[in-house]
Amino acid sequence: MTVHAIASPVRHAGAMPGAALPRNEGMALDAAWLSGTRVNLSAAERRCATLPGRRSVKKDAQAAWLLKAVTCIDLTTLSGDDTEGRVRRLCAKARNPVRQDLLDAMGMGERAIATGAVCVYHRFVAAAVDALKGSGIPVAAVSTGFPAGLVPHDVKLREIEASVADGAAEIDIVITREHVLTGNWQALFDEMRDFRQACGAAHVKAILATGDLKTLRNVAKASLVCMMAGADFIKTSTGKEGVNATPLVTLIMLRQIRAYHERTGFMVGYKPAGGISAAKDILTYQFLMKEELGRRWLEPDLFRIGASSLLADIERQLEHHVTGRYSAFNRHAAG
Ligand SMILES: O=C[C@H](O)COP(=O)(O)O
Repeated sequence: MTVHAIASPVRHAGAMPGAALPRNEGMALDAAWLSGTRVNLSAAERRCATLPGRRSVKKDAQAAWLLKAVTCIDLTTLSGDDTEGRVRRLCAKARNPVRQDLLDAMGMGERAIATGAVCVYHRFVAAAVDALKGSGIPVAAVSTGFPAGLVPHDVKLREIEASVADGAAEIDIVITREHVLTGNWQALFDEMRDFRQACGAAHVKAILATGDLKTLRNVAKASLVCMMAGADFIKTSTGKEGVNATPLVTLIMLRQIRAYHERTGFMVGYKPAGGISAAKDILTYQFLMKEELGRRWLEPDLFRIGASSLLADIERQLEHHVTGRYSAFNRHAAG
C-alpha cells in the first residue's frame, strides 16, 4: 500500500518556516471592529453538527491525513511531576513519532517525519533543546504564569525572556482572562503587544483559555485583539480548563483568522489544544481548517495540535491500517 502525503513533501519538523510567510505584524486596536463582532450561535452549531460523518476519509487517504497531523503535533508534557528524563524520552519520540516498519509498509519510509514541536514548561526548555539538537524540531515553552496567568506582568516578561535565552523558538503565552471578562480590550492588547515584543524572533502563540471566557462572542473578540497585537498563532486552551478545544470554538476562531487575513493580508496560525486524544477527532479539526481557511492552513507553520496523548492513538490507527489489527496502548508508550 502506498500513502500519498496530502502535503508534498512532508516537511521535516523545524523552526516555523518564516521565510515562506511574512510574520503577523499586528495593527492598531480597532474598537469599531470589535464592537461590530457578532456570533450566530445556532448557525455555528449547525455547521459543526454536519462535520463528523459528512467528510470521513478512509484507508490510504485517512492514513495520509493522520501522518500529516503527526507533523503538526506540538508533542506536550505539562505535568507537575515532569522530569528531565520524561522530557528527553518525549524528544526521542518527537524525532521518530511513527515506527519505521509502519512507514515502510505505507511507502513513506524515506520521508523525514517528525512532530511540529515539543512543548514543555520553562524548566525543561534547555534539556529539550539539547535532546533535539540537529533535528530541526523547535521547542515551545508555555509561559506567562501558565496555566492561570496570574503572576505579575513583569514576571511574565522575564519568564518569556528566560525561555528564549534557553533556546525556545516558540512561546505559548496565556492571556489574562479578566481583561476579556471585563471587556478591557485595551489591556488585553497592551499585554499581548508586550509578550510579542519580549519573544523577539521566537513565535508567539496566544492561549485564550476559551473554556474560561463565558461566551463565543468573547472568544471571537479575544481572538481578534490578540491578532491585532501581533500573535503568530491563536490557541484554544491550556489543557487545564474545564472545557478545552472543541469544534465549535474552533469554528469561531477560524472565522476570525479568516476575517483578519482578509483585512490585513497576514496569515495567523491556529492551535487547538487540550483533550484531543483520538485520531478520529483530529480529522474533524483538519477538515475545518481546510474548509474554512484553505489547504495552505494544514501545514505546520499555520496549524499545530497541542496534545499529550494523541500520537499514541494515531500510531495505533496506522498500525491497524497496515496490519489489520489493533495493538494495546502500552505498545505505544510515549505521546
Ligand atoms: O497545550 C497542550 C495541552 O496542554 C495538552 O493537553 P492534553 O494533555 O489534554 O493533550
